[in-house]
Amino acid sequence: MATADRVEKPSDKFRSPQSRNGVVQPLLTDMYQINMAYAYWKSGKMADVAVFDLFFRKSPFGGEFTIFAGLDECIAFLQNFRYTKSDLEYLACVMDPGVEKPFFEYLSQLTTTDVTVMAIHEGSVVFPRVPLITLEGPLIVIQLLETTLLNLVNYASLLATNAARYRLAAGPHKQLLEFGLRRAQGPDGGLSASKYAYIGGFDGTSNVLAGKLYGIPVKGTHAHAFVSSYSSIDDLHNRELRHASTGALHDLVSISETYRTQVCELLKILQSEASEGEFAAFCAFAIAFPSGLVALVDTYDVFKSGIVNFCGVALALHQLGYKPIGIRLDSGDLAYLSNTVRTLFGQVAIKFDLPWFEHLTIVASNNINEDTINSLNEQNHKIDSFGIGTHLVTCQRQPALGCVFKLVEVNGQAKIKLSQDVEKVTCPGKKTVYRLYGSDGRSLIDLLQLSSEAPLSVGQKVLCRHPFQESKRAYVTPAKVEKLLKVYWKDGAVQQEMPTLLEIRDRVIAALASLRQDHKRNLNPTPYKVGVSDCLYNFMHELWLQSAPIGELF
Ligand SMILES: Nc1ncnc2c1ncn2[C@@H]1O[C@H](COP(=O)(O)OP(=O)(O)OP(=O)(O)O)[C@@H](O)[C@H]1O
Ligand SMILES: O=P(O)(O)OC[C@H]1O[C@H](OP(=O)(O)OP(=O)(O)O)[C@H](O)[C@@H]1O
Ligand SMILES: O=C(O)c1cccnc1
Ligand SMILES: [Mg+2]
Repeated sequence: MATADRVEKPSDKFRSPQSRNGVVQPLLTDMYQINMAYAYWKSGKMADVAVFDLFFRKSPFGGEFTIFAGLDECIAFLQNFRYTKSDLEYLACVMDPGVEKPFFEYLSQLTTTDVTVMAIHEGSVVFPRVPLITLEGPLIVIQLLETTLLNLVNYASLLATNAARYRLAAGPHKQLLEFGLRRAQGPDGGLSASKYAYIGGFDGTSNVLAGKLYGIPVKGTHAHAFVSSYSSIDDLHNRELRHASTGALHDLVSISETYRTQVCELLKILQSEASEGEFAAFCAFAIAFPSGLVALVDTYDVFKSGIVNFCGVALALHQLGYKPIGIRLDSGDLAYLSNTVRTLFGQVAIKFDLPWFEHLTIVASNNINEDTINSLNEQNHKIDSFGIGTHLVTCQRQPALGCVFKLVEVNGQAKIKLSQDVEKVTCPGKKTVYRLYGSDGRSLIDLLQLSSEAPLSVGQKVLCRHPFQESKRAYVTPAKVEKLLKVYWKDGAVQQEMPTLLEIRDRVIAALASLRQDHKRNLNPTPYKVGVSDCLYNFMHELWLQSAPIGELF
C-alpha cells in the first residue's frame, strides 16, 4: 500500500510562528515591487530562480553588536502569503490600465511554497554584512517579499538591540519596565516596541494589549493625576481594609495616621507639611491593592510629603499582614533622591525592627536613556527598577537600522551590486556563514564562504580575509565551528521549532553573556571581525572587475 498520504509534513511537527499582527499582509509593500513583478512576468521570468540576502551594514547606536529580531513574524508572513480577491481588485485599480488581466490571475496563484528560507536564530548577536536571512526561489515571489521582510526585521532588531543596551547598562539584576506606549510611533510601533523590548531583556511592559497578545508580564503603578485627584481624607469613602490572615476589618487610615506621626518624629519632619491629598491617595491605592503598593512620591515634596505619607501607609499595611512594594520617583536628581530615600528607609527599618523596609523597591522614571543609566551607575544610585518609555521606543540615538535586501544570484549566476562607496558593494553568490570560536569558547570571527566550497571543520586552519582590504587577513584554527544559517522554511512548511518570546529572550541574554566585553563596551567598542574566505574574496573581486568597465580619460 502506498504510504505517501502518511508522510508527516514538517508543519505538523513544529509549533507555528506567532504573528498577531493583522497589518502584515502582501499589500504591506512598496508599489515598485508589484510593478517589477509585472515587468518580470511580461518578460517571461516566471521560472527564474534567485537568491537574496537580507543584512545590515553597521550596528546601531555607535555599538558593535546587533540583536537579530523579527524572524518569527517573517516566517508567519511567508506562511500566510496569499493575495486576496480584494487585494487583486485594488491592484487592478491602481496599476497602469495597460497591465494585462492574466497577471492578476498569476498573482492570485502565488504562494511561497517554492521559496527556501535560511536564517540565523532570532535573538542571536549578529554583525554587519552577515546575511541574517537568505531566500532562494522564484525571483518574482522573493522580490514581492522584500519590503515586508525588511519592515519586519529593521525596527524589531533596532528595538531589541536598544533594549539589550539598556539591559547591559542597568546590569542583570535591575528590573526594567517598558513604559513607552504613549510616546511610540503609532499603535503598531507601540505593540512592536513592547514585544521587542521584552526580547531584548526588559522584564515587563505597561502595555496591556502587548501583555494579552504576547504573554509579556504587565506592570503598572499610578500617575500624578491619581495623587492630585484627592484633596483630603474626606475624599475616601472607604477607609477599611481586611487583615490579610484574620479577615477582620480595620481602619487603614487611622492606623496609617498613627504611623505617619511616628515617622515624622523619627525623620524630624513637620507633619503639617505633608500633603493630606497625597496621603488619601496612597490610602486609596493601598485599600485597592494592599499587596501591590508602589507609591508615586514626587507629586509634592519627596521628603516632606511623599516619603512620610508612604511610610505611614506602608507600616499600616504591614500591621494588617501585607507587604508594600515601594515607591516611584519621576523627577529630580534620581541618584540623590534614591540614595536619600534608601537611607530614610533604613532608619524606619531600624526604628520599627523591620529589616525588609530598608530594601523596599525604588522605581525611577522620567526621560531615562542609556546614558542616564550609565551616569546614575557612576553616582552609585539606589534604584531597583527603571521605567523607560520615550527614548527606548523611539530609539532616540538612531531611529532606523539599515537592513537591506540584495540580489546575489539568478539562475546560478552570481550578481554583484557596485557602489562608489566600497562598503556598499554587495557580496555575490549563495553563501554559507560560519561563526568560528577560539579555545576559550569565545567567538573570534564570522566567516562567509561560497556554498560551493567544502564545509569547514574544527581544527582546520582557514584563511579569513577582510572583504575589501587586501592586507587585512588572518589564519584561524577554530576550536568550534557553528553554521549560523538554518533552514526555517522549505516546501511550504516551517522547518524548525519556533521559539517562544521567553526562549528568544533567554537566547539574547546567553548570547550577550558570551560576547567579549570589548565588543559590548559603551565607548569606542572593538569591532567584531566579519571576514570572507579566500575563495569568496577572489570571486568577489574578479566579478567586481568584470562588472566595472574600464573608463577612458579624454
Ligand atoms: N542623577 C542624575 N544623573 C543624570 N541624569 C539624571 C539624574 N537624575 C535625573 N536625570 C535625568 O535628567 C533629566 C531631568 O529632566 P528634567 O529637568 O526635565 O526633570 P525634572 O525637572 O526633574 O522633572 P519634571 O520636569 O518632570 O518635574 C531626566 O532625563 C532624568 O532622567
Ligand atoms: O519619561 P519616559 O521615559 O517617556 O517614561 C514614561 C513617562 O510617562 C509618564 O509620565 P508623562 O511623561 O506622560 O508625564 P510627566 O512627564 O508629566 O510625568 C511617566 O511618569 C514617565 O515620566
Ligand atoms: O505604570 C507606570 O508607572 C507608568 C506607565 C506608563 C507610563 N508611565 C508610568
Ligand atoms: Mg515625562
